[in-house]
Amino acid sequence: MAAQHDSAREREIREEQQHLDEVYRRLEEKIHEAEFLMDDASKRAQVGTPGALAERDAQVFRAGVHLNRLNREFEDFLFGRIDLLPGADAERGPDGAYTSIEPAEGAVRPDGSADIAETLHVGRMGVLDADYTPLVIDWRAPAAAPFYRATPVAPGRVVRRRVIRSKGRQVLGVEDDLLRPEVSAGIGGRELSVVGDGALMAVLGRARGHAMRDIVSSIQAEQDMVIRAPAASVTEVEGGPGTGKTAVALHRAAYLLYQDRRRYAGGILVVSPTPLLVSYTEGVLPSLGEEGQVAVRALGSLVEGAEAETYDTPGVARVKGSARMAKVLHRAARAALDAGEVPDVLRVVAFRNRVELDAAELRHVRRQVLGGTAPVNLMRPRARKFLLDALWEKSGAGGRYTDPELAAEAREAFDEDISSEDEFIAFLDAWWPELTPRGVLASLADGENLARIAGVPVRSARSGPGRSGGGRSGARGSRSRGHRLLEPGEASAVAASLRRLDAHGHGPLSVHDVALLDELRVLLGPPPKPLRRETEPSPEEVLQQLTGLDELTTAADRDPTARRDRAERQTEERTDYAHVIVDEAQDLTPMQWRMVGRRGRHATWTVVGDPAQSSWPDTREAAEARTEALGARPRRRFELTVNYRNPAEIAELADRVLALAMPGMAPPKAVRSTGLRPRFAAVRGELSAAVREEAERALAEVDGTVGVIVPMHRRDEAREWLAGLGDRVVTLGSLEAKGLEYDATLVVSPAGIAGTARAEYDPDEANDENDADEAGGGGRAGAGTGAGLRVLYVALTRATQRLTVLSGEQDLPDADGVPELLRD
Ligand SMILES: Nc1ncnc2c1ncn2[C@@H]1O[C@H](COP(=O)(O)OP(=O)(O)OP(=O)(O)O)[C@@H](O)[C@H]1O
Repeated sequence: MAAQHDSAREREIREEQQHLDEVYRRLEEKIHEAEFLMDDASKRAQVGTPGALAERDAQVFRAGVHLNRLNREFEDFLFGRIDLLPGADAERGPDGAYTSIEPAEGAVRPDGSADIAETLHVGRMGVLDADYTPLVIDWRAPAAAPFYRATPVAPGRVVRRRVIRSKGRQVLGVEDDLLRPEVSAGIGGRELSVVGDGALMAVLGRARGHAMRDIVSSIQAEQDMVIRAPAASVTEVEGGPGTGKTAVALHRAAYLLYQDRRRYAGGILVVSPTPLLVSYTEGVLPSLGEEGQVAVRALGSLVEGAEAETYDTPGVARVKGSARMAKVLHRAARAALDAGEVPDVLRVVAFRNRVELDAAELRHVRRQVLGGTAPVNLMRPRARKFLLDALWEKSGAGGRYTDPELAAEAREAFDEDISSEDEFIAFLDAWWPELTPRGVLASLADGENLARIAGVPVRSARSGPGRSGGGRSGARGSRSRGHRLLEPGEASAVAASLRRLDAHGHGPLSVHDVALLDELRVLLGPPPKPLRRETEPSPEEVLQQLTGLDELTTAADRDPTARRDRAERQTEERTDYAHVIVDEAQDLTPMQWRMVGRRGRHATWTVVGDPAQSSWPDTREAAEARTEALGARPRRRFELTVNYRNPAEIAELADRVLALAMPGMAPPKAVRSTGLRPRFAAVRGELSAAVREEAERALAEVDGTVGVIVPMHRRDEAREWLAGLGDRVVTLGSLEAKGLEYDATLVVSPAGIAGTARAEYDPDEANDENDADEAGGGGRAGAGTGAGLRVLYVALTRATQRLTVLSGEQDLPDADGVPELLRD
């Protein structure tokens, strides 16, 4: 029997090999055609109308792109096949396949027999034969949809679905699903044979590497519904861990490009929570043939010229992420005008008389200017105008003219006179300085300044040992600006965190700082062109006129800080994507939603997430910010319900934590079982030795990767404990594990992980990460807050095969090593 089965398998593999050979023969022909076209087009003489030349260039470009795709040797170029009953009508679509989804009446005869009318091969791109019969259908084409959607309950025309595994040009195996087991169908005079144990299980059982693979050969029906959903307004997708949300989001980007390349080319943004998840997933789109058309960016890399490279303590993160910061920054952008050495008197000579504005008058003018709504840097012309108004008034010159025309002329002369005075220009530069987002952010490192801006009475704020406000901050006394936005402890903790930056705002940024910079970018607007440029050409312009060269460097340009500032100002980044995909959407803070929202004002959206994995404590506030970012667009919701990552044995353990974190929430259903229960171990002796020993054990048990997940503040030391174990082991802080997966995971101290996250958002514990550790020792009742348990839920759902839980004393393990939090 087995031999018979094997020979059927070999025969089927041989058959698919013949087809693949034909596909490659055809691909080679296409490559030659494309090469010929390129050659021919570029040889043509440089003559003709501009239109004809542009058309020729476009032809070379198109042929080049095509050639690139063809030349790439895809693994699994061809991965699927469906054998179909005759369709209800005989219409063919543009890909050459019949369009009918339902079988023709009588396609299955009363005795259950039927004929296969059409066989379609599905692959990474469509390939037509010389006579336009499809050799391969692009996986995104409508004709390929039944490959993904057909189920035994609703098989449509599909009798057999086959997944083909190949490498390069060689077919390695086939796995079949029979979708109409009741039908005995024949093809080429032979009965349809069925080989393999089901494609999905074969794929899911494979060891994981450090990069995510595409799932193009095994997309499941509920996932396919999301991938092919029309890109109208907002598509929201929720699903538990391992349900394929990330995979689906990336395949959707490829699908949208295929559907409407003109609309989406270069205009799809995929936002991921961490750089780790970006590097884990960045191979997927190229493997789908979509390289360079989609920007996949981490939240900390969304703003040009700013890159998150450090972490905030949990309490600081909570404050920086909260919507209150938008108001704090609004005030800060204005207050920053006073941050440097600001002149408090303006003296000019007008019509041979000295005119002066004193400190009180200048304050009054500034208040008037700031009554506008424009970004602060763009208010400079308004500031200039209001100063001139005040000077004109003060000079009393207006009273001398009764004729309005004469008065207007005199006023014009007055304005011209003063505007060209060097003193006036220098005053304006100092009184309304050009502000940069980084500079304003850095001004908040001054605890007193931040406290004043945030409405905290200065005397109650702990200003700490940091930078003093500079300028005249002392003289401004303890008057606060408006109602209280931050608590004293919050203001001092945020200020302390910003002392990582120098006075220009350069230095290590956290992911939350990046969202603040983006907010400031909008509040400040681009700096206006300097006044002088209106009359004199700049040195660059002079040089360009003289030499035709574009660049001139001055000493100031060569100063690295000034150069960075310039780069920051000049970078015109893209903020108008056609489609925005947000992964792990449950974790965006309100400030991050504002940042992401700005990049998709006119976009359609796909938002995927899982509330049960949110590490943000104030879910209501984040939901409001999300609603604001997405606007009033209609929403379409999808749910993914099957867990493809975790075996049932691991999912069952994680579900216990889900029940504590989100009572009543239904977990996704694990699709496979390995028979391997999670292992529990308790630390006896040194934690470092125990972690290393368990990691070594996991390494011996699986072929692929091992993820060691520790409470956030233990990350650096844990890396040292595990040094030298090779690159199959990855050490992660609990908040970094989001979205990732490993063949085996070692979760160190569940209570520590749950407690870290709990303290993380407790402002009173904001200043000391180690407090967070202690907070984890409270056992079940103590660690029962939502955010912490949700972070633990994430940690427990990363394994594809094996899970070990290592408990310390604070986890209160029982005799079997099961920590209190995970007991039944
Ligand atoms: N249809 C499928 N065929 C094969 N593998 C799949 C399929 N769907 C999902 N997977 C695999 O399951 C794993 C989990 O997928 P993914 O990371 O996209 O899930 P997720 O919902 O984003 O999870 P989480 O919320 O935990 O981050 C991945 O290894 C993915 O390749």
